[in-house]
Amino acid sequence: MPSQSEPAAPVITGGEPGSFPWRVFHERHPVLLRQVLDGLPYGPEQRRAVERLLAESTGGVIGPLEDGARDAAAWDAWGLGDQLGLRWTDAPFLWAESYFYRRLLAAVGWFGPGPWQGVDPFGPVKAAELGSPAVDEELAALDGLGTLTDAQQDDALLRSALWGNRADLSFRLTGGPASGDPRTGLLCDDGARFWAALRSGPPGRLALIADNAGRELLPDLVLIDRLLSTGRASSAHLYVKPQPYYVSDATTADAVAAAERLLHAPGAAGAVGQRLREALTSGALEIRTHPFLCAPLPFDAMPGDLRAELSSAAMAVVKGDLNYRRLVGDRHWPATTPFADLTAHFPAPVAALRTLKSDVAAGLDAATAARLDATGPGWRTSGRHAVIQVRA
Ligand SMILES: O=P(O)(O)OC[C@H]1O[C@](O)(CO)[C@@H](O)[C@@H]1O
Repeated sequence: MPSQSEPAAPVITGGEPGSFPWRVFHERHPVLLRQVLDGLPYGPEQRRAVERLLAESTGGVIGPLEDGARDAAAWDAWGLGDQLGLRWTDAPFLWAESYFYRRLLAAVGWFGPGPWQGVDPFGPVKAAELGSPAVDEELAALDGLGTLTDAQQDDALLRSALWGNRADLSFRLTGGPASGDPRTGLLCDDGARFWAALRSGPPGRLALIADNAGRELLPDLVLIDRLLSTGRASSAHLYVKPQPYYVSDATTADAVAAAERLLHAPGAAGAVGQRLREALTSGALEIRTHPFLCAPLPFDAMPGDLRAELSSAAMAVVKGDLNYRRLVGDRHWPATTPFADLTAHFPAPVAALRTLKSDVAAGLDAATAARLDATGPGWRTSGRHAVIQVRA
């Protein structure tokens, strides 16, 4: 974080019509909710509740949780009282977007009791993606890895985990990052620093804070396998969301499905799947979660138990755009604000693998920031650019 004497940058909100957060609420969410209602045969009660949420979040003010919500105390602690009655786009964007997904789960009956309890509203799109032929091709590409040197394999797998973050189902709803050249879109590449940090001490635990399921989680798992099987990590914790979130964010069920997809794949991917199965059953790889992973707050507000757990990791890999917003703070930082300053609060050495899909940007050199700004503001949200940023 900037020093005590420097004022923090303004928090990002969607108050300005046409701004990126405003468009998420007014353009992206209507498409998303339509997709949810088309994806599962919800009855009239759930459909009406979803329509009410759409009307409230586009034209109304932030309303309360449903009566008897089991996480009411958590949301009180996360500041619900301060936001009630505000227009959704006037609340901090991070807060409002997270609360939107929480309210959507209630609308579709996820919390129960009832027949829709525990049914993932994004399940159909996640399953379609995981079963797609594109995934077969991506897994088959692992067969070619053996022709590369060890260092080239490391680099290829780190980059594939990075660019896997473009595979974000919420992003693709409205056009998404159809293209973008992985060779030219990398704005900051601390890859060498990542590998050096892992070499600098005895192998320790890797914490990977996952983002999306499916086509992002598969390369994340392959990277975890690489670090475990080459002895650069002694164990790994894979952090997933405790409930469906931001459309395609990975839950335990998604992690299991991705591991199964690898296990049943032919060739090198199947061998990765076999090793991961052994790592999961021996405890070398653990799937973990925490309620705070779906909290509407930046990571500097992390509770003590999660902070303590992460503080014993040798390296935390933080995946994706939303986790990046939480890591550095969802604020209008000058894009040249040092990554190390903004992540000093984080309890472990940290590597962010992120494609840029929202306004926040940090850690860029002045020439890069100026070059991009000269092209207009779209570079921050197009998904065509990415960063590998490390604070060791
Ligand atoms: O899946 P990722 O990489 O976290 O991206 C999620 C991003 O998509 C958005 O929800 C927009 O659709 C952003 O506001 C958010 O940060």
